[in-house]
Amino acid sequence: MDAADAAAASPAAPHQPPYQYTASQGYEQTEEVPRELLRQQADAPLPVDGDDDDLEDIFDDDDQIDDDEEWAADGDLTKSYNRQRQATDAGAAVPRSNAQKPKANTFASVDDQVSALSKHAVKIRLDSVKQDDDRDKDKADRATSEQVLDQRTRMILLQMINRGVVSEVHGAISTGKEANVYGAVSHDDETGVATQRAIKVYKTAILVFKDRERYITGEHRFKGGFDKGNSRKMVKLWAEKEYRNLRRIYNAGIPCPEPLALKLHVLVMGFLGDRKGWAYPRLRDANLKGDDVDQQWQNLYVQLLGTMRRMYQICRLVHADLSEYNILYHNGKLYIIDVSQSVEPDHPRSLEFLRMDIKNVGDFFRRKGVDTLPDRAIFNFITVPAGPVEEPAMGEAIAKLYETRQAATNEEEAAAEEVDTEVFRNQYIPQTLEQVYDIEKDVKRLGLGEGNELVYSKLLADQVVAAPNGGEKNKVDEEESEDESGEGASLGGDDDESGDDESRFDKGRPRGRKFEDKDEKKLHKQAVKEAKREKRQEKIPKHLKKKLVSSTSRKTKK
Ligand SMILES: Nc1ncnc2c1ncn2[C@@H]1O[C@H](COP(=O)(O)OP(=O)(O)OP(=O)(O)O)[C@@H](O)[C@H]1O
Ligand SMILES: [Mg+2]
Repeated sequence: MDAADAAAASPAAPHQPPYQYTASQGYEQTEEVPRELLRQQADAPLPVDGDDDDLEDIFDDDDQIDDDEEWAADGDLTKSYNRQRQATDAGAAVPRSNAQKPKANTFASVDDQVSALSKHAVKIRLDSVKQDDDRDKDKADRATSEQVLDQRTRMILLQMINRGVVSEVHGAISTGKEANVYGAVSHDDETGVATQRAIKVYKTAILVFKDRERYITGEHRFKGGFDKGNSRKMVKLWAEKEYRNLRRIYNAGIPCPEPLALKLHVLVMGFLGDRKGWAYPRLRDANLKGDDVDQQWQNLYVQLLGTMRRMYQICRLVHADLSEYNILYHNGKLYIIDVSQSVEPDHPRSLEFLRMDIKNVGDFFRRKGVDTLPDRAIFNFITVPAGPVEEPAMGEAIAKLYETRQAATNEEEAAAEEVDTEVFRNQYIPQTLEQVYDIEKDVKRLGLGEGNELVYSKLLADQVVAAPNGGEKNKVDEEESEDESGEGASLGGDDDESGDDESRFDKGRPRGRKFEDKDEKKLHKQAVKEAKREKRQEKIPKHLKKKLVSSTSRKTKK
């Protein structure tokens, strides 16, 4: 063994990448592929049955949200297309025109594609973990053992590399119950400039997702519901939801990762961190510096309230898992992440989730010594349509809230405020107009001019009774629904199953006080019931629908 060999064999030897990156030419292998990776490549050929190693849907582009957007990682479709062409020329891809995909050919072509992609295997380098040790020691330790990729995920990543969405995949930034987030780098072909990316890979283990149902039930974008028995399909929906929600939030100008590409349960997004690949800290771990730290915390609090209002009013979203863990901090700015569970205001439990978000945020900032506003005041601030949705006006509106707030001058009043917050937190929030009407005493209170006492008073006054902006939806919302209808179907695919939606905020009809008269209310209720019954009769029974769908499905089952 000569000196060079000995040096290379040493565990302390500097790590040399086994390939070289040349601008405009991509990678060239300069070294033998490590044995570990070779083994993974050898594992690549497909097992026959539809277990977790079934790769067919990975090479099936038909079910993507939006082909163009999905792969236009750098906004450069030509590059991606050329790369794809190269792969195709090498005999890798199935001819796209062959919609029927005869069975035998499908297997052969998947095999071909797998082996064509395996040339990129060296660009998945999970050993290069970027984790801050003092941030979460436990997590860092787990990272190495838990970041192992399953075969399907590996294939998706290789495919993404092949298409130029990213150039290299690195180790996990975070490993969690539901998802791992990996660092990645994208090299610009022309300039050679490297841009950091983040890749969120959802785990397909079924148990983890058991409590996710509450976010989906009642979400019109998941009308088709989700199939609890099919975890793969579920995580795909989940990733898709995060992608769409991110897109809304990003388009509204709220700091968050830019959604870049999506394939099944793998989501590529902009990296929130420095150019070397160190992610920004979570708000929980933010280490504010300077002699005005208290003021900085106060400003962050106000900033976050504004963000929540913007999310609600412009993106039509309630985060639903907002806390110091799902916000990243950098340079005085808060970045919203982890939005797969976010719901629209018409979700039956959206206001409950919003109330929970408000509580979490308040609890955290109070621990930081911030003088926070009462939950009820924030709830109203976020949900009232009237008022500014832009800074600095939103900040000013919050300053007003502080000014007008009944200063708790003595202990008694402070205690009363606390009680009020407690009452608010436990108060029943009606989510549908029918629920509002069913509560006779609420109607009475309204009649007595005590409407302000109702937790949903602002919603009642501004959103339900008089539909905002004459019933029109706001801009981003419209864009979103356009793009959603442009994609053919809502998530879950069952577009026409709108019967159950009737009871939620119906923005089109004048409602509310108009029906305060008891008889009129009764008549109206009957009419609604009747209409629903009729609709139910027209509905194709679920089992028939399923049959219909599967018989017309393009996908050839094995
Ligand atoms: N775009 C990004 N840029 C940089 N870091 C990110 C990005 N997205 C996520 N992270 C890091 O990964 C961590 C986990 O991300 P996220 O909160 O989205 O996953 P999660 O759904 O909470 O996963 P789990 O619940 O399984 O822990 C974040 O706390 C953050 O540190
Ligand atoms: Mg999280």
